[in-house]
Amino acid sequence: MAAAAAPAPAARRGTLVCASLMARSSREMAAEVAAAAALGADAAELQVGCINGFQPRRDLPVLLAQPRPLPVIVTYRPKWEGGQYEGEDEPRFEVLLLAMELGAEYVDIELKVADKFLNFLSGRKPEACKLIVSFHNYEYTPSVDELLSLVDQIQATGADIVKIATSATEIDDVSRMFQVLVHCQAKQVPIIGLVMKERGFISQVLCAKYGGYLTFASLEKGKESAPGQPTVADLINKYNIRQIGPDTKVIGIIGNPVSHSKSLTVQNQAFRSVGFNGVFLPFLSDDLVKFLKTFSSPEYVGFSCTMPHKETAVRCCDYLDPIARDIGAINTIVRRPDGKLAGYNTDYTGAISAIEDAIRASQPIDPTTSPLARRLFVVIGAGGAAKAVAYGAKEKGARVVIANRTFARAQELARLIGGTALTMAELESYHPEDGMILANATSVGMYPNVNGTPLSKEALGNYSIVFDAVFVPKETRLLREAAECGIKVVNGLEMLARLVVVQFEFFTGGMPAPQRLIRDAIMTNTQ
Ligand SMILES: O=C1C[C@@](O)(C(=O)O)C[C@@H](O)[C@@H]1O
Repeated sequence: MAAAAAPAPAARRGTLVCASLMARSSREMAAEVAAAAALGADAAELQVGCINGFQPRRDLPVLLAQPRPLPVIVTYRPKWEGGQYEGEDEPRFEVLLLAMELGAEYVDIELKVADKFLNFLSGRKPEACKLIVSFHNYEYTPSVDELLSLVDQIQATGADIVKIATSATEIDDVSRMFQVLVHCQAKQVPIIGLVMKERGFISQVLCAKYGGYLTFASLEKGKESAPGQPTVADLINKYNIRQIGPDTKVIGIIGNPVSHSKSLTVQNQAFRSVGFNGVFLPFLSDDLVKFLKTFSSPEYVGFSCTMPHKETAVRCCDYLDPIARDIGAINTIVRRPDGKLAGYNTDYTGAISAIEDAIRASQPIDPTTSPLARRLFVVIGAGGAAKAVAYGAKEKGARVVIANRTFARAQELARLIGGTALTMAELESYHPEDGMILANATSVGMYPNVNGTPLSKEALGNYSIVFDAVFVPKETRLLREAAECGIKVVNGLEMLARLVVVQFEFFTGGMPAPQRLIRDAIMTNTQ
């Protein structure tokens, strides 16, 4: 078979974004290559084993017809390495050889049979085609030593590009892959080093910082070829992967869950708008202490903490803002130039200023005193967010009342801040005076349990302002029912917009936040 004129592989411009395609027919897959190109991908991986009734001599010419929108990797994965192909090696090798002859820019072969494949080829590999020799571990990520030994074994086969894809059982596993990427970069070994599964997600983005040759992405949500894979659009538009390089600072939100966080879109957009060389990532972690120990290098400059870490985070910091210390919960950690960690609470400022602004907007008030001064301020909840809101209100001179499902926790928080405690049953008929403010600082009413509400509609009539820290959905049942009673409501997005502005300034070392952009993005983005 005559070799088709193969286009040169894409000129290297940082880590390549490769759409991994698993369409059921060659026509559909060819259309997906065009779609990936339109989204801005640099390459496409054709998983030909996914094509129903795959016939190499019929399907490969369709897939590899010139002109092609993108350089391609042809992968024909056997079942024993997580793929679809069940037959003998030889027919599979024939397919890969045909792909090379038809001008595929890359062909992928598994380490286990790489020597056998090269024997089979016996010099027939066209010069322009690069051989990726791959190793997959679908269960865990081995030690750094084991990974480096795999790199050596793969290199020894004569591979043009080393590929190692492992699996994360915890986010900390990814740091071992980063060490391997750094090692390979120093030795100028082209490597694709990725950690699959949700907890490995950051590897798919940060490989660009550590010099990975290529990262895989799906064409759209639901079409992932490996668990935890981002979409092409998210890598390029949300995480700004084209801007990520060795000097890029890493910031992110630590918690579980984190993928819902609006900060992911908003902070990255804000960073880009002011030219800050940083990326904001989801750090899905159940163990904050371990996470901070693992990702302790100076370029990891800041962290937003969310559930369940806001209280543990206090113990992880070398320095605490005095109000954050009183609250006993923080949501922001900044790594100082000396490496020490400083903790702050921007929930408190976000929530309180959102409520103050709403009161100020509806009635003329002396600007020198807080509109919360002397008001009766009822907080529902006794966790980290509740502590922040309660301390904030107290600091502004409000008389604070805490109500919580577990009454003992309400009493504890009330004692701490110098307020009073109520049971939830007492709260239903609590109306010592008019003009009270209600703040929900529990997760009741949060998606997906949107029918939940912390207080009955009948009891809401006792308040003049109702605030909900929940922001998914924007209008919780609590706020909807309060509005139906004609009460002024303040939603959690108002708090979020304010706290994200403050976090931005911490993370960027004091750059003025693009407030309008942050506000608009928070109010309009669904994610
Ligand atoms: O409550 C929030 C919102 C948040 O969890 C987010 O999703 O951006 C980030 C936290 O730091 C903050 O306290």
